[in-house]
Amino acid sequence: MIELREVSVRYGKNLIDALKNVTAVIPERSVSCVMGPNASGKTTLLKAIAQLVDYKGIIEFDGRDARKIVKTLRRVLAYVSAVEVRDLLGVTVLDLLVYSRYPVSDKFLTSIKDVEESVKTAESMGIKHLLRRRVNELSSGELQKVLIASAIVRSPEILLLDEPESHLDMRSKIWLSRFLKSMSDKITIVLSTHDPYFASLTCDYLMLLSRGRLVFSGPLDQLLRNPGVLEEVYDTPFTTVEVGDYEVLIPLPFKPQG
Ligand SMILES: Nc1ncnc2c1ncn2[C@@H]1O[C@H](COP(=O)(O)OP(=O)(O)OP(=O)(O)O)[C@@H](O)[C@H]1O
Repeated sequence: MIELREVSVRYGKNLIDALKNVTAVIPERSVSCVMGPNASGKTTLLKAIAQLVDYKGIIEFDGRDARKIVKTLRRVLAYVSAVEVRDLLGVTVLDLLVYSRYPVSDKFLTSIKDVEESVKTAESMGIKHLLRRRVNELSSGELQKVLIASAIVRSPEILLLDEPESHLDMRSKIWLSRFLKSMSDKITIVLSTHDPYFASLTCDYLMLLSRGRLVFSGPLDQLLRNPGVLEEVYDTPFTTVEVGDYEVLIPLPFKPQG
């Protein structure tokens, strides 16, 4: 369980309050989604959990203060952001996966096990054909999958994904949704997304940010029953529709009459 108490982040000279007094409990072994408009603080929230930005307040992992277990977190927590790695070196995908295992490699030395695990992960994620390709030559969608693989290959206990569905085509999005759900009995996953459809297919628990403040947190079902919360944040009407066995949230182009 990840607990945030009164977490605030203020950036540099501009004194921008990216997060303001966010208090939430993120359940373990589930998929949680952070949603909210542009600049509402989603990435900042993930970075605060990953201990990548300074924050006020308290973040605890199973009751332990994150600031006191930073070394442990480096081993058990993986943070993935496609936005921030565009300048990756010309290494191959296999190299990237093998290097990514560094924090969990036996005595921090690369072994045959690291290569085997990398190939196994690539296979399970349908990217084995990319192993010999250079990372900086991949398409955005291919890169997204490779980056998620570079986190999965470390067998993290906590996986933070910044907009993992961006750049993926519909088939890959649906695949990713199923894949993350299937991983969530072993891993605590927190992701940010702009896509309410993807969020409702994928997430058990949702957090909604508006200008750095948490305006909703709760199980998916609660948001499905009350899509008006999304309307308040996005100034756009939302509705819940049934799609096969699922209920999903979608924005409406116009306010319904009456
Ligand atoms: N390194 C930084 N220095 C200064 N301000 C920053 C920095 N990073 C983010 N911000 C500001 O903090 C606020 C929240 O940004 P953040 O990236 O967390 O939002 P977001 O919800 O992820 O946005 P988007 O959906 O557009 O990716 C924004 O106003 C942004 O301009």
